[in-house]
Amino acid sequence: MSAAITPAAQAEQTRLDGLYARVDRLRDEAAERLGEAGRRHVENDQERSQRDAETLLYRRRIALLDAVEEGLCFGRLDYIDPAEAPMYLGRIGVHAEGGEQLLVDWRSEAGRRFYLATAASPAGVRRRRHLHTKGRRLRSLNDEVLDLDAAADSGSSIGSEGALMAALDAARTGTMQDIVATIQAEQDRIIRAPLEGVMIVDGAPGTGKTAVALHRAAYLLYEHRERLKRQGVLIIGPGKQFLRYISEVLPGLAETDVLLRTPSQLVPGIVADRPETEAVAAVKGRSVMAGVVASAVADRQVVPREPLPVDFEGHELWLRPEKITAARDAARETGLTHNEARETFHKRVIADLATQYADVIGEDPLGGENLLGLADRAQFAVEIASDPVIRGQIEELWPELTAEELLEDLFASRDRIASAAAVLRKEDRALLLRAPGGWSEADVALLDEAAEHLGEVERAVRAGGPSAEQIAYAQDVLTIAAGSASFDFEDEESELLQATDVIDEFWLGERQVDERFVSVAERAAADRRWIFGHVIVDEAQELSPMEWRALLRRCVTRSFTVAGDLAQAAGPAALVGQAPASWAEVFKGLDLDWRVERLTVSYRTPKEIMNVAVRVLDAIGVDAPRPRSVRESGHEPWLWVAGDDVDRVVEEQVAAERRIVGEGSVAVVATAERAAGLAGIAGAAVLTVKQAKGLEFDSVIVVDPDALAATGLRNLYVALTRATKRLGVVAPDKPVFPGAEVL
Ligand SMILES: Nc1ncnc2c1ncn2[C@@H]1O[C@H](COP(=O)(O)OP(=O)(O)OP(=O)(O)O)[C@@H](O)[C@H]1O
Repeated sequence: MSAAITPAAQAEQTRLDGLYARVDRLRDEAAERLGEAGRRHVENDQERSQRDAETLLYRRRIALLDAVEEGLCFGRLDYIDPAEAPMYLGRIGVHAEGGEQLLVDWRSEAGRRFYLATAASPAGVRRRRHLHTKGRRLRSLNDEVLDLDAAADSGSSIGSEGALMAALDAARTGTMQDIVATIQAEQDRIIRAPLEGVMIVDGAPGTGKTAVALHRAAYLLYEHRERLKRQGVLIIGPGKQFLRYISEVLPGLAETDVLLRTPSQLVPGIVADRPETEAVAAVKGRSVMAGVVASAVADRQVVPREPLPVDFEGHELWLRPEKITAARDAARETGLTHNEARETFHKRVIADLATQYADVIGEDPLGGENLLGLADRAQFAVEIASDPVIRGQIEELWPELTAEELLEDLFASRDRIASAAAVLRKEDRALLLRAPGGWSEADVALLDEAAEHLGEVERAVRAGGPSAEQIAYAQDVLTIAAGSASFDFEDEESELLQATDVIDEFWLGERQVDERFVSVAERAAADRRWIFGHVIVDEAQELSPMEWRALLRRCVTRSFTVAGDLAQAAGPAALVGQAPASWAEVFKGLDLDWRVERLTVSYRTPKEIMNVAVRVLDAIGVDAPRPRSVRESGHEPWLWVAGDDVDRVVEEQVAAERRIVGEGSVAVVATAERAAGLAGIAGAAVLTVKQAKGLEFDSVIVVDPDALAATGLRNLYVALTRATKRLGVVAPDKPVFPGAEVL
């Protein structure tokens, strides 16, 4: 239907014009206020933060209105009860100046009716109308009549999946599109599920797990605004390419308090670009590594076998093993992290040295009691503590350590590995050994684990940043509270409260209400210990147990949406034959309750392609139902046996596919070796399975499927399910993988 010519379309265009005029007005008002705030003279800090907060508010408002410009309004509901006015649905809610609601936000409870009404259960809805717009112009209308009587009267058909089919058939642009206009009922239920708890969204390729997870982020930020806008939402995806692919969706959904990260970006300041074999990564990802890291830390709390001499003011004092052991036990018993407890250790050791020194120089030549008192010993302790050589000697026994230092030392030393990783088999320990220099992806969760044991490093705190301010503040408070107490000799149990203890108690709360002129996402990105209000994990089957531990730390309330498909696991564990067969296995040992929601309909993969893919799925043998394709593409997958000419045939076929899909996207998926040889082919993205994960293209050429299958049937399954329309296979010989028989 050409929208411009029917009276209905004309009426909708007029309505749209009115909506855009209102949005323009709101944008102008925000811009005016932003200008005013910027020009306002401020006298003090309070006025400055007030002005910054207003500036942030208006900037965000303008950004939001810009983001929803395209497809502002996409639906309309008409009700059976004629007294009920039609409802227009859009990306945001918009009110007229007088307060009348012009547009209902898709995430609101009222908006939900748009997605749930069906012909079988119309819930008072007579007609659902989809409005397709380009810019501010209406392009077409698509009506679904849900009320049987009305349909009979008007001669219209009941229901219609026209809007959904149009969305699914549209060419893929390389970034993900939102699905607000066509969310299906089973998806809506997941999107709007309660915030609490761990919900696994399980489903085959193309069932909309990613789409649903992203819309859930937008919904939760809308529904639980107060909490989540302060704490933010973390979204974890498998790779940078994938994050780029989905990054466009969220601003489109009008949300910005979201941090998108790969698991290897979880620790600020660490760039994980060191290559590593899958076998090494698989060992590093195993849950036993938590114990290895803990042991590595304990190994750095050293008791010398023999007394070690210490020179102070020309006198020989001793670092005595039994006293060092007592100091180490006392420090460990504080329950503090290694770096925090270090002060206790140092104090105890210094106290012992001061006592030895006092014993020597305070000795009564007449054989009476030592002539020196507590105050003298305290003074000696201060002097000994300021002796850099002695401090260095004590530091050797309990050094201040960063996570990087700990792991770099560990992995560079066969002896350290042997001690800390005694639980590993010899050949696995051998895999950990390496020269210093850079970090791999699997190292990141280990660094995070290590940082938890080690705690903050004073050196880093001194280097500045917001946490330094907070610590300095707490330190002041505590200094006042603790008076002049310094070293305690008599009472072995007494402990000075450390500023950092208290910070743990109040810090999280304090720093998260601290409204600065940076977004929640920016602050969270810079802070390893940021606690998010909700975490969404996509392609969750790829995460190692160590990565799960790192993620669970980031949301103490355990509010998670976990989207994944075990049949697609292609991470290091899968590649060495250790892919988990069930979610129970994934979460083993993590003390976690979860529930599973299944998506069963594949919106991406057409029937013709699914016919091949399900045979691979059957051979993989995970416990998952076969997905059902929602549509046919009309294109049977093709096979080209190319002998030695694989590269040339691929190049020619890319060119052919390019011509067929026109504006659409073409990808070649191959093993890493083949992909390297094919890189640079014009007209297609050449990807490994890892890179193609979660992405989709109009046309996909899978190269040498048997070689992919040899790296794991799951890899082949991922490759075969990336196409929305056309699938081609180029192989050196007639392929034999399960499913090849129907090509
Ligand atoms: N309700 C819907 N309306 C329109 N398009 C939809 C709908 N649900 C899913 N899609 C589309 O189907 C395609 C597949 O969705 P998505 O990438 O979220 O699937 P997935 O389950 O995450 O797949 P994979 O397991 O391969 O990562 C996307 O193009 C998405 O936009």
